[in-house]
Amino acid sequence: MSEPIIDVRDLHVVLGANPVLRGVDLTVRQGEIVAVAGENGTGKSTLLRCLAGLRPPTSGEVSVFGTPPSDDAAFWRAVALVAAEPAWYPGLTVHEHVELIRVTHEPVDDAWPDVAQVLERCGLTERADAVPLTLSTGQRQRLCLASALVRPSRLLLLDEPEHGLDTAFRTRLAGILTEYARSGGTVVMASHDPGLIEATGARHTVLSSGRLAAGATR
Ligand SMILES: Nc1ncnc2c1ncn2[C@@H]1O[C@H](COP(=O)(O)OP(=O)(O)OP(=O)(O)O)[C@@H](O)[C@H]1O
Repeated sequence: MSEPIIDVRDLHVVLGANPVLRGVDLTVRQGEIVAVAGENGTGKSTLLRCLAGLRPPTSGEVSVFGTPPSDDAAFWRAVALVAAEPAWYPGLTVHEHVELIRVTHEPVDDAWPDVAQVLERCGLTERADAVPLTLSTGQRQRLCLASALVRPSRLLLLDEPEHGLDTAFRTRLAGILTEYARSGGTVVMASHDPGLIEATGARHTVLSSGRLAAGATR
């Protein structure tokens, strides 16, 4: 069996005086989609930040691609994170934001989707010439997703990717994620949407009392 993309052992994170993660174990292999559910404040974002190298463990081990995640350019070339909304550059349109990301990453091959195709997949064609701050909440979330999908990556870390999205686009997103995994990518997402989790065929886990357990299959 292949080496895991993500290997988390006995991860503890204390924030302030709050023991948020209390012995999380997680192994994720290439091509898997793993969904982390759980009530507000149980530590899903904290876990994703640990996987992204943005939050150091209090104790325990986190390995991504065989080494502790490091917040450097080489790591971020392989990892695309969709979490808190980024600061948009006010002078660039939707199309220009996505294009900027595409031109600064090496395209994998000629078959790699171009900016227009990614905007189409993310339902942003009609808003391509708008500036992000004039978009709706859901449209800005689509732009976050488009920015992650226009560039090559091996691992997608998504914190509540359903944020602001309508039902139809959540269904489309499930298809996008399934295709990403089928082509060899790996996805870990925190989500409050059982429909999205089910539609992606994700391995469903639940974070509760600082630990990760298998989620109920519906
Ligand atoms: N910098 C911090 N200092 C102290 N406590 C923090 C800090 N950041 C987060 N927390 C606490 O850690 C806990 C986990 O937060 P986290 O954002 O990881 O939860 P979550 O499961 O992603 O929640 P939600 O579903 O609401 O997004 C919460 O109780 C939160 O208040």
